[in-house]
Amino acid sequence: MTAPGLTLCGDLTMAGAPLLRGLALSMPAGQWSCLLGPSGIGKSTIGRLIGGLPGAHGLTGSLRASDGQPLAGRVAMVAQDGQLLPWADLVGNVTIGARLRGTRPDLARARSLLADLGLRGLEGRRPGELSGGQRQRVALARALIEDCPVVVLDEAFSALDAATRLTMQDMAARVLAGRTVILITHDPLEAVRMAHCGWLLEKDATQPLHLPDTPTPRDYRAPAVQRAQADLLAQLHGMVPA
Ligand SMILES: Nc1ncnc2c1ncn2[C@@H]1O[C@H](COP(=O)(O)OP(=O)(O)OP(=O)(O)O)[C@@H](O)[C@H]1O
Repeated sequence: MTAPGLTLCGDLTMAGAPLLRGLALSMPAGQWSCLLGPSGIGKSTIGRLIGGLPGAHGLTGSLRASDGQPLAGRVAMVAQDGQLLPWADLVGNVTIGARLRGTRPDLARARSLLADLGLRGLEGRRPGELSGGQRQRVALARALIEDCPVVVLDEAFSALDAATRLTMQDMAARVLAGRTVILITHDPLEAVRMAHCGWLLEKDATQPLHLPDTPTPRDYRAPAVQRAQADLLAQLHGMVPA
C-alpha cells in the first residue's frame, strides 16, 4: 500500500454560505497532518470532504491525491464517539464494512487486529461492555481492516483521560505508520506530539503550525514540545471571544 499525499485548495461552503476561504493545505504522503481551530470553524467538514461523506458542504476548488487517482474507497474515518453498532459484538463491528458491501468478512483478520490493539479475549463483547478507550480501539481496528492508505482521525482520542490518550496516540502512531493521516483535534499537546505538519484554521486565513523538528510521537516532557504546546494554546486562546 502506497499512501498518497493530499492537496486541498479553494473555498469551502456549508449550506451555501461561506465556511472557510482560501484553503491551501498540502498534506504529505505517509505523514500526519493536523487541523486545529475554534469550535465550528469547519475541521470535521474538511474530514468529511476528504472521506467523501455526504453533507451540506461544498468546495469551490480542488481536493487531489498526489498519485492522481480518485480518493473514493481509499479513506477510512475514525470519529470521536467511534460510531459502533451497540447490538453487534466487537468482531461484528470491525467487519461491518464487508457486511455492508455484501462481501465475506475476514473474521480471522478482525480477531488479529483486535488482539494487536490489546483487546484479545473481548471479541464477543458488545460496545456497551467496554471502556471508552477500548471502544476507541475497536473503531481504530474497524478503520485498519479496510486497509485504506488515508485515515481521518476526527477527535478520535478526545473522550479519553490524559494518560490513556497518550497510550492510544503512541499505539495509533505504530499501527498507522506509512499512512497519510489527517488528525482533527482540539488538543494542542496532541497536535504537537503527533503531527508532522498542520494548520490553525480561521475563516479567512490558515496559519501553519510551528512544530518541533523531531520524530513523532514526541515526548510530552521535551522542552521544545512544551514550548510549542504553550504557544499553540496561547494562539487558540486568543481566537476565543472574551
Ligand atoms: N448539515 C449542516 N447544515 C448546516 N450547517 C452545518 C451542517 N453541518 C455542520 N454545520 C455547521 O458547519 C460549521 C462547521 O462544522 P464542523 O463540524 O466542521 O466544525 P468543527 O470545526 O469540526 O467544530 P467542533 O470543533 O465543534 O467539532 C458549524 O458552524 C456547523 O454548525
